[in-house]
Amino acid sequence: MSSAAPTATTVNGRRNRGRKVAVIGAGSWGTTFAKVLTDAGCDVTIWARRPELAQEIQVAKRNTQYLPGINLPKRLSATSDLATALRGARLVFLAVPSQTLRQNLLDLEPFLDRRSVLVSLVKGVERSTTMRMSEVIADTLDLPAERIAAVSGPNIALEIAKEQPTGAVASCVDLSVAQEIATAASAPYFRTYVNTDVIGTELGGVLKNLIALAIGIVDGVGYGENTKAAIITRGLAEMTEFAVASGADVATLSGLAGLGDLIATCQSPLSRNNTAGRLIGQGYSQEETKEQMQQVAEGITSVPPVLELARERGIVMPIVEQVQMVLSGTMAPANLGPHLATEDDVPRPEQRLDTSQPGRWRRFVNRMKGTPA
Ligand SMILES: NC(=O)C1=CN([C@@H]2O[C@H](COP(=O)(O)OP(=O)(O)OC[C@H]3O[C@@H](n4cnc5c(N)ncnc54)[C@H](O)[C@@H]3O)[C@@H](O)[C@H]2O)C=CC1
Ligand SMILES: O=C(CO)COP(=O)(O)O
Repeated sequence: MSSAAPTATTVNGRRNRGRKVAVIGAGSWGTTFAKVLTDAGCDVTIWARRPELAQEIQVAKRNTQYLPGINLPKRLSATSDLATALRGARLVFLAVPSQTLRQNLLDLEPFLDRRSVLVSLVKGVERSTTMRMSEVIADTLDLPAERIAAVSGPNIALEIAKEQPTGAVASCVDLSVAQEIATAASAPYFRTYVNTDVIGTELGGVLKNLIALAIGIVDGVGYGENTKAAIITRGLAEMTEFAVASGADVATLSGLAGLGDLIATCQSPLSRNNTAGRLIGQGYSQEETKEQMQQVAEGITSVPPVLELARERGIVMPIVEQVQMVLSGTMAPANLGPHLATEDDVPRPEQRLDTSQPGRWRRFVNRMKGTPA
């Protein structure tokens, strides 16, 4: 009798045999992503800043602070030594807070392989420079665009750590590099697609956090589903307009890294941005909220630089502006909503996409279908 046909998983496991990769940062996402890569067959070492956390992952195969109740794969290695983590790693996945990335890159630079590709898993903007993470990597390490990538999608860490299925997009200007990353990061419960739109992929992850803050705020106030649906829909329009003005492909914002992540983050009580918004909507100040949060809520830090860039690019972002006002205490949470209009406002068309170019729509549909790894 013939044996069962190979599954995508066994094929990937074979493709990834001997593929050495590093994950920098052992919070909830770094640890979860390290599990995905290990379950995909890669040889993974995760770097934790704190030796005691590295020790817990290495010995007990647990990360009790960030992923309570999750057993990590036996094959996953952990260290607090950067040189050990980076030795021989062609793919280096970065899962640290956006505001520390620059310093983390300077720390790891001496140990980086000359051929390594740096893959950002981070969903933030550097506040002092307004740079996206791929720009921070290029600026700090002076790498060509072919060695810089991003992975983003609807990826609530704890759900994935429990092996609940989902997907993401690996993005690099060099499609073959995006494919290499997607192969490394496709496990039985996690499928990674590819694109070459790094700007759109990164901005999807940054901007959905701001809309999730708005959703949390109105949830905290006690508003229901109509308000939230209107904010999500208009929020996607704001995200798309900003991203396209920044050089993104409109289709990326309708894919996993845009709409997909927006839905996950706005719906999930596990989302830290959603949770932070809810606390603010319930009347806690920004400082009190930050104190209560045990984990990174990137959206709070991203609001000012995104609004700065929006003004530079002539983009109006009413929902994000309102989030900023609520955060700074100049607007009551109950006043946040898509219903607000100023006296000089003229009614705006709801959708502005130009449907007069059929070729563009064919590309849009192809992108939506995606290119699985
Ligand atoms: N948790 C999630 O579901 C997802 C998170 N992300 C993104 O991943 C990035 C990392 O977030 P999480 O792992 O969720 O955060 P987290 O709050 O769970 O962990 C952050 C980690 O960074 C470490 N850290 C703090 N300061 C540091 C420094 N100076 N140098 C190095 N490490 C430092 C902390 O010790 C901790 O291990 C964020 O940009 C987040 O938006 C992306 C997708 C999913
Ligand atoms: O990026 C995420 C889901 O894709 C995680 O969102 P939070 O950072 O709000 O938890």
